[in-house]
Amino acid sequence: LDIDDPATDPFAVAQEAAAQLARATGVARHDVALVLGSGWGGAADLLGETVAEVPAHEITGFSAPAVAGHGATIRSIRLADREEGDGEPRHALVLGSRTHYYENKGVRRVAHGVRTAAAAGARTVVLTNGCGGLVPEWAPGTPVLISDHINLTAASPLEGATFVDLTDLYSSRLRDLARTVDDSLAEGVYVQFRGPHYETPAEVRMAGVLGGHLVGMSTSLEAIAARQAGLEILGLSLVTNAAAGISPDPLSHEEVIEAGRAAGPRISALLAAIVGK
Ligand SMILES: Nc1nc2[nH]c(I)nc2c(=O)[nH]1
Repeated sequence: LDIDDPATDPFAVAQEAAAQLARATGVARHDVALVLGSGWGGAADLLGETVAEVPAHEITGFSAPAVAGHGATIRSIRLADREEGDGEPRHALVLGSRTHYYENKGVRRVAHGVRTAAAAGARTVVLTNGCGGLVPEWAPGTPVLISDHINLTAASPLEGATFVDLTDLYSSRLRDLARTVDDSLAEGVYVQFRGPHYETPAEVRMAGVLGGHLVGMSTSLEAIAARQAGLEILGLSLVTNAAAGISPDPLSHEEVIEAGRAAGPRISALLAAIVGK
């Protein structure tokens, strides 16, 4: 099935990908899916035992990694949240390879991971990302619950007359659950810009005027597709840098990577605790 052929049904591609993953991992159903963005990579190991790891590009509809070697796999993890004998263990599908809209591979490839997760049986998806913060108190390394998004890409993953409601898109139930793990968690509105360039200071000020607290280049299109697929969504951002103009220093990619790496253990433990709930 060719995901890039308009005549192909993207949900048929997701079904095929899910069937391939079931065969490749030996796990018939995955209960929760995670998309791990910048800085969140370490969470997978804390979730439980890796049952299988599959190169993403071997599964239909997934692209070879944009950054060679960077998160180019799909992992099946048996969650450590059940005592032995308490019925079936739950499995998490960890999508290490995310296609960003700025890669110009089309919205179908951006949405394919969450559609595949739904086809694999998941009821919940955790979308994580690295982003810029508009709140000066949110130092690099601060995790923030996404309460809602503003989609500035002018795009949608939905095709045709699919009028999907986006009320409570970032489940307040799951945000409350997250706060039982860490009641100090901040919340914010995530603004997706198309990228790949960072925002100008004027665009960051605009995002603030519009009611945004976080600026990024992912997540909102995936969340819309996840809602259409019937998934409950938890969104978590890692502030890896102050958005342009919020602090006098220019953005440096090295700082972004370093902040993500330094925050890794804490946010990975947080994510594992939330998923284990
Ligand atoms: N748009 C946007 N995306 C980002 N990703 C990361 I990591 N930091 C940023 C940022 O400051 N702006």
